[in-house]
Amino acid sequence: MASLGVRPVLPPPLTSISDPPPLFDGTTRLYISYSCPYAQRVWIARNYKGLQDKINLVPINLQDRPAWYKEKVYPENKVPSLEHNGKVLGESLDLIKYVDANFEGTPLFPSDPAKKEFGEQLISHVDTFSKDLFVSLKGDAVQQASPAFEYLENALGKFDDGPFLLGQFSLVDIAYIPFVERFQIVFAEVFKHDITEGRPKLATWFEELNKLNAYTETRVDPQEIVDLFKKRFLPQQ
Ligand SMILES: N[C@@H](CCC(=O)N[C@@H](CS)C(=O)NCC(=O)O)C(=O)O
Repeated sequence: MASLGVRPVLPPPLTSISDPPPLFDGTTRLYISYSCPYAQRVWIARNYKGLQDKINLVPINLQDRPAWYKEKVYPENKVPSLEHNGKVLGESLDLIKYVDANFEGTPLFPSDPAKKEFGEQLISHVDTFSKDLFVSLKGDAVQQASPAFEYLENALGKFDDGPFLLGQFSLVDIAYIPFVERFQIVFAEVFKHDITEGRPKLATWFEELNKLNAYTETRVDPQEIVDLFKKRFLPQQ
């Protein structure tokens, strides 16, 4: 299995017996779970923009959630959420755009109109894309997931000025990678199928993403992903 990126020392997840941080004291906090693909998106955006000192990570143990999280932080009781300027915002796709628009650092969305338009199109498709992948697990997974990976391979061919979905690394790669990463691992380990086979652009996309610390620092232990998928989505395996 692929090795994990070098991780900075990460804080331990807060549980039902943990006190809350000093909420609404002006600190910006990103509430995540280390294994959540939605939270991973915002975590990658925060890292890539170099906001490690501006946005504190607050990991939550979702299996043993502190009651104050729902009561005082985010009534939806999900991760990710972002505490910023006296408010708490949620929804990962909104949050990656919010972090890009409201914090310093390298812009994560191109200004070129053609790229912007294609980027919005890809972002509006990502929920369908990930749902199709999860649904494929109920049938002949390799065959049923193939159109989703072909979609990505074709999208990667749209701009040839870089290996990412809009040429340069952007919010769009961030929206897709947590899900593609998980299915790449599960397909390799469970179905002995390499999703990059016959998909050279997808292979290069992974290679290039794996050179970015902002992303590799957020990767989950592959074995944890396989175990979770087997338990939750593949009980027959
Ligand atoms: N649409 C949300 C989904 C967030 C989500 O479902 N997070 C999961 C963890 S991966 C969660 O917090 N689940 C807790 C629950 O549903 O009780 C987003 O994009 O942020």
